[in-house]
Amino acid sequence: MNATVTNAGLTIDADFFDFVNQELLDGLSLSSESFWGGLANLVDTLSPVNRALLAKRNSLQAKIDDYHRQNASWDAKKYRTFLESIGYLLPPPPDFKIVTKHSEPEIAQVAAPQLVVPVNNARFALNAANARWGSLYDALYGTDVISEDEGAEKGKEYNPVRGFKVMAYVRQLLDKVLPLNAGSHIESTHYGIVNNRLIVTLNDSRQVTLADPEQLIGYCGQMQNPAAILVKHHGLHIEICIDHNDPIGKVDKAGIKDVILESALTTIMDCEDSVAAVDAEDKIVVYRNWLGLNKGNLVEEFVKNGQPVKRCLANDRSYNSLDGEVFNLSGRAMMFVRNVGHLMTTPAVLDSEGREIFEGILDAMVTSVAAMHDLSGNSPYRNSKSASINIVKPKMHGPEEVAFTTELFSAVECALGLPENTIKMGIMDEERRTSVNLKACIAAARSRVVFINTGFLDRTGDEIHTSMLAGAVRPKEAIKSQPWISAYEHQNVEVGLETGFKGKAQIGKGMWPKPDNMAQMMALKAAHLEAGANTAWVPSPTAATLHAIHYHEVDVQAQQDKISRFQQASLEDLLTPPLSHDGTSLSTSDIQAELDNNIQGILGYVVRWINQGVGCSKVPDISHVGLMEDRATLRISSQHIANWLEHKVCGEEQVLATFAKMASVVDSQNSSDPHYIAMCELGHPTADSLAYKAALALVFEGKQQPNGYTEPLLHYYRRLYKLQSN
Ligand SMILES: CC(=O)SCCNC(=O)CCNC(=O)[C@H](O)C(C)(C)COP(=O)(O)OP(=O)(O)OC[C@H]1O[C@@H](n2cnc3c(N)ncnc32)[C@H](O)[C@@H]1OP(=O)(O)O
Ligand SMILES: O=CC(=O)O
Ligand SMILES: [Mg+2]
Repeated sequence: MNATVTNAGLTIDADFFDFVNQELLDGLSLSSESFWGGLANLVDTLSPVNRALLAKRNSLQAKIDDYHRQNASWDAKKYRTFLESIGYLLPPPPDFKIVTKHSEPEIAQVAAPQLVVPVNNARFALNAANARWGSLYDALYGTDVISEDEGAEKGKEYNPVRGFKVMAYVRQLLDKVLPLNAGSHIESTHYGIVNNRLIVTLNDSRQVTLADPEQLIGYCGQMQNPAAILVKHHGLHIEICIDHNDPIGKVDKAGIKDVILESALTTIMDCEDSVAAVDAEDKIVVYRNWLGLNKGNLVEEFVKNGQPVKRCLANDRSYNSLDGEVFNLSGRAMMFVRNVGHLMTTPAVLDSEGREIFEGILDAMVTSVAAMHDLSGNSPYRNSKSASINIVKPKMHGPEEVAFTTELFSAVECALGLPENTIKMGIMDEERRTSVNLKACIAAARSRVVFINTGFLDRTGDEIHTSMLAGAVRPKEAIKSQPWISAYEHQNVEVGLETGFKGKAQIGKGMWPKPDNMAQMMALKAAHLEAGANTAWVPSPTAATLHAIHYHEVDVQAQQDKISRFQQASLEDLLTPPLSHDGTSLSTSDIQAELDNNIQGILGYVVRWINQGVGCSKVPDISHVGLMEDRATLRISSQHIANWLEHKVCGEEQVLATFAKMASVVDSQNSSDPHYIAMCELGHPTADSLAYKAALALVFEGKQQPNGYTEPLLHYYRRLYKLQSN
């Protein structure tokens, strides 16, 4: 154990103590005594409640397991009655509307992409904060949205054929989003502003203007020959950048060198599933970056393509309005912070009895204090425009746990002298007990809720774990097309609209998990908005810029009006697990392919988690598609195999043999990483690879893991790894 300090009855890691006193509190009027005394008080009063909530999770799961042991065949009515009898399924509360005051404009008013990023990676986190604005030309040129056919390969040098395809794509988009009163942007040869109107000159010298002149908001440079034209559609800004001397601009008839889209209006700085933080040392990195984002002084220096880069937060963007005033638009996404859930404890601080304190309590306190620098004006930038701290709380099980988070946030406000409801809550709808009681969950946070989001990845893991003894689940891909998931997705939107989210809070949809498959994302992700969501998650700034196009294509507010008239999603579907007991039979090769795929994903993710402390990785599946893997996707894969072992769809020997085979595949996939530590020697897993052992444990001990979570085993093996390598 590292050196410790005792304060307010807590035993605190000495480096963490110094971090709080010297960095976190520096510049705030909050004293060290108030901080540690406040934390000790939170720990004293809230830990017993937290413990009881976890015990209740276990007790409900044990009752559900017993039910399945005693009821081999599926009886929907009986099952529902049983869930009601044990208090898993609760009566919905009377109708109500949320009363959240002062939501951020980016949350309440404009529908737009939401980017998520592991906050412990400063390079990525800064990039994410700056991802409010993204080059559409770069996003298209660099991804498969533009095909490589007909000489349009990406290659190493700039390929003008590809460049022309990009320009054509963008001109067509401009026609949809900024239609002209005659002709097309495809024919444009000049853009200028005359008498406060956008004048577009076409190939045949005709001068036309916007069909809706109100879309023109401002410009940079000279009105007649602007360097940038700022327009707005569906609440999102678009900047058309013009420079006839630029290498790209000079080959464009109208000199357009780029089109910049307002992209990730919000971003989630993640302390949770995309992060590996197992001790005080790791937590300091997480908290320090979040602090730097709030103080505005986070800087990261690195070398990219042989060039040194110094990355910091982007400045606001400045424009001239049509009546000659200079005005600014925020240069950065509005940052949420995602705390960890109620399950884990941290060795950074021990309570008066020497027990690790709950990590969620520490996160709530420290991330709020860091955000007070933003509220106090200690940063040259401003994150919250409504004097709020926006915290996403994951993995809550049912309304009691949401009420507990409300109590926690309220206690933190009290400890820090913040007005009530300063801390807003984003509720991840990602556990089954939350989905089936969603209205009651929202009611438990009605004064501070600012989003509900279908975290379908964790939700799938919980779906498998909860019904572990009910029968064998379908293959992973098939689980996604079963009735439970569409009932879940529909219900989330319907309950959000019914409880008054429109114009106040976000109804969000889940992550696009294939970071390199942008063409597919463009084909599929508009569906989230058509389903009534006003935001959806993307894994990268490039994906945010591309997904922003969907918000121009779909009028989300009109869509939400239509949806509130839809029928209620079926509770029966929501409660029906995706089992294959209806006679679906899998061939031996189907089973092996499923195991290969899951185990490759597990190993590819876990090896970097345990040996390198990387919490989110791109790992190829067996069809060589790079998938975003985090703890939630690991939860699915490990629970899936645990379920198949339980129901003898596959045997232990087969799973072990597949692990051994896939370990060397994963080693070879990582061979170009100089920091990679192989799991195999001479093609066989070594007895001392902790990463390999962790991966096996996640599957073979998967049935016993609380709610199928992966954190306890990942933390255990990572701490062991750190101990051994020190
Ligand atoms: C179920 C859930 O909880 S989902 C929420 C958790 N998941 C996430 O947060 C996903 C976050 N995304 C990521 O971590 C990454 O995109 C990964 C791991 C999926 C892929 O990472 P990589 O393989 O390194 O990406 P790739 O090589 O394609 O791109 C790296 C570049 O994109 C940037 N980038 C990639 N993802 C992000 C991101 N989420 N935010 C900001 N920048 C990002 C990097 O900064 C880097 O650019 P730089 O060199 O200028 O710094
Ligand atoms: O947190 C997101 C999820 O899908 O899980
Ligand atoms: Mg999740």
